[in-house]
Amino acid sequence: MNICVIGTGYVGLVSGTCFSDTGNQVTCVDLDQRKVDMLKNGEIPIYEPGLKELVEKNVKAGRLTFTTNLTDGMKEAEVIFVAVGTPPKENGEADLQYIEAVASQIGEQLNDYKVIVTKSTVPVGTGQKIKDIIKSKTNVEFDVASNPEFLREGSAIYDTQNMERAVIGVESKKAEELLTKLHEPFQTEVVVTNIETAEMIKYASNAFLATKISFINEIANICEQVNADVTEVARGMGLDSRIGSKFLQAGIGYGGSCFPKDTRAIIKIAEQVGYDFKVVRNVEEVNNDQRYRMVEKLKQALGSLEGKKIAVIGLAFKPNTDDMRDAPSIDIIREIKKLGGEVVAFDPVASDNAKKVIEGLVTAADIYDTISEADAVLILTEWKEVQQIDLAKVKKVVKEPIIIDGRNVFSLDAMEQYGFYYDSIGRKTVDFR
Ligand SMILES: NC(=O)c1ccc[n+]([C@@H]2O[C@H](COP(=O)([O-])OP(=O)(O)OC[C@H]3O[C@@H](n4cnc5c(N)ncnc54)[C@H](O)[C@@H]3O)[C@@H](O)[C@H]2O)c1
Ligand SMILES: O=c1ccn([C@@H]2O[C@H](COP(=O)(O)OP(=O)(O)O[C@H]3O[C@H](CO)[C@@H](O)[C@H](O)[C@H]3O)[C@@H](O)[C@H]2O)c(=O)[nH]1
Repeated sequence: MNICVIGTGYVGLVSGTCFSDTGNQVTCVDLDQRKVDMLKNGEIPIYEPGLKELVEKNVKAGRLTFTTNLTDGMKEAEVIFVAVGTPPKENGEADLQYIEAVASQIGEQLNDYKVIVTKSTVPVGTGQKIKDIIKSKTNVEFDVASNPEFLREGSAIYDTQNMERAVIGVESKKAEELLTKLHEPFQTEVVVTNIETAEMIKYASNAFLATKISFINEIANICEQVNADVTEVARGMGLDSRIGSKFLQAGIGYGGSCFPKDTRAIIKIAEQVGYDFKVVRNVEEVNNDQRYRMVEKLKQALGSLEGKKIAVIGLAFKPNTDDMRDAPSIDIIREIKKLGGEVVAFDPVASDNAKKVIEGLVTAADIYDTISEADAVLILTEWKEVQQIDLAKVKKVVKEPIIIDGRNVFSLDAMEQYGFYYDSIGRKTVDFR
C-alpha cells in the first residue's frame, strides 16, 4: 500500500518506519527542513533504541522516503496518517492548530480518493472537524478515520511491532478494509468502532494509566508513615489479575509529552460538556505534588539546601529517551536552585535537551564526576547506568553518603552494606552512615 505520514516526530517517524518495514511504500512529510535533511542523510533527529537501524534498512530497500513537500508526499498515497503535535494550550485544552493546518493543506491538494487518518491524540470530535475542513476545500471523495497511537517512548519500535491492539475509528467500509489490511502483519486485535469512540479510547487509556501511577504514589506516601513497603504492596496487589502489576511503580510522578497533557485535555473535554472529571483532576494534583516531595526529602536529610551540592542523576522523564517534555526533573531542579542548592546533573542522552529548558543547568559527562563531592545524590531516572552504579565508588567520591532515590532503584540491604543515608519512595528512611 502507498502511505503518506505527515509529521515526522516520535510517532510519525516510528509508525512510518514500521509500516514501511511491513512492505508498504511510505513517504514521511515534515515541514521542518532540518529534520528532513537529517533523515535524508541517515541521521535520526530523536533518540529511540533500534530506530536508526530500521530506518536505514527500509530506506535502502526503497520503501521509505522523506520530504518537506506535501504535494509529492500525498500524491500517490491511498492512506494519509496525520501525526503532528497537539500540545497543550495555556488552559490545558489540546491545541489543534497543527491538525487544522494539515487538514486545510490536504483539502487543497487532494487529487483522488484517500483515507485521512488521525494518529495524533485529539479531542473527541476532531475527526469531524477535519472532515469539515477538507470538505470545504475540495469535491474529491475521501474518508476520515481515527487510529490513535499507543507506543511508549524508549520502546517505541517494540511497542509498534508488538502492538497489543489497534483501534480504528471509521465511518465507511472502505476505510475499515484499508486500515484493517494495513494492520494484518502486526497480528493484533483490531478494535473497529466509530471515530468519536476511537478518540475517547486514547484519552481514557492515558488517563487510566496516569490514575494508576498517582494511586500507587499516594499509597507510597501513606506507606512511609506506617512502616509499610510500597514495592511489596505493589507486588501483592499486582498479582491479582484484575489489578495487574504494570504501572504500579511509585516514584516522582509521571512526566513526558503525553500523560500530563492528555490528563489536562480530558478534564477540558469533560468540562466542555458540563462534566467535572473529579478523579483525573485529583490524579493531576497528586502528580504535581509528588515532584516536590523529592525536595522535601532533600531538606529532611540536609536541613537547608543553601550552598549544598546536589548531584541529580537522570533528567529525562523515563529511561531510554532524550525527551525532556514535562520531565519532573525540570520542576525539581528549579525548586532546588530556588532554595539555594547547586545542581550538577548527569543523563546519558538528555543533557543537551535539558539545557534548552533548564536555564543555567550544569551537567557532567560522567556519573562519578557528577557525584564527586556532592552533599546528596538525587536519583530521578532509573537509567541502567544508575542500576549498575558502583556503590563502593559512590561512597568514596561523595562528600556525604546521602541518596534520595525517586525511583526506588536500590535495596535497603545494599544501603546498609555500603553505609548510606537512604530515602526512597514509599519505604522507610534508613541511616546507615
Ligand atoms: N510521543 C509519544 O510517545 C506519543 C505517543 C502516542 C501519541 N502521541 C501523540 O502523537 C502526536 C505527535 O506526537 P509526537 O511526540 O510525535 O510530536 P513531535 O512534536 O515529536 O512531532 C510532530 C512533528 O510534526 C511536524 N509538523 C507540524 N506541523 C506540520 C505540518 N503542517 N506539516 C508537516 N509536519 C508538521 C513537526 O515539525 C514535528 O516534527 C501528538 O498528538 C501526541 O499526543 C505521542
Ligand atoms: O509504574 C509506572 C509507570 C510509569 N511511570 C512514569 O510515567 C511516565 C510515562 O511513562 P510511559 O507510559 O512508560 O511513557 P510514555 O512514552 O509517556 O507513554 C505513555 O504515553 C504515550 C503517549 O500517549 C502512550 O502512547 C503510551 O501508551 C503511554 O504509556 C514516566 O514519567 C514514567 O516514569 C511511573 O511513574 N510509574
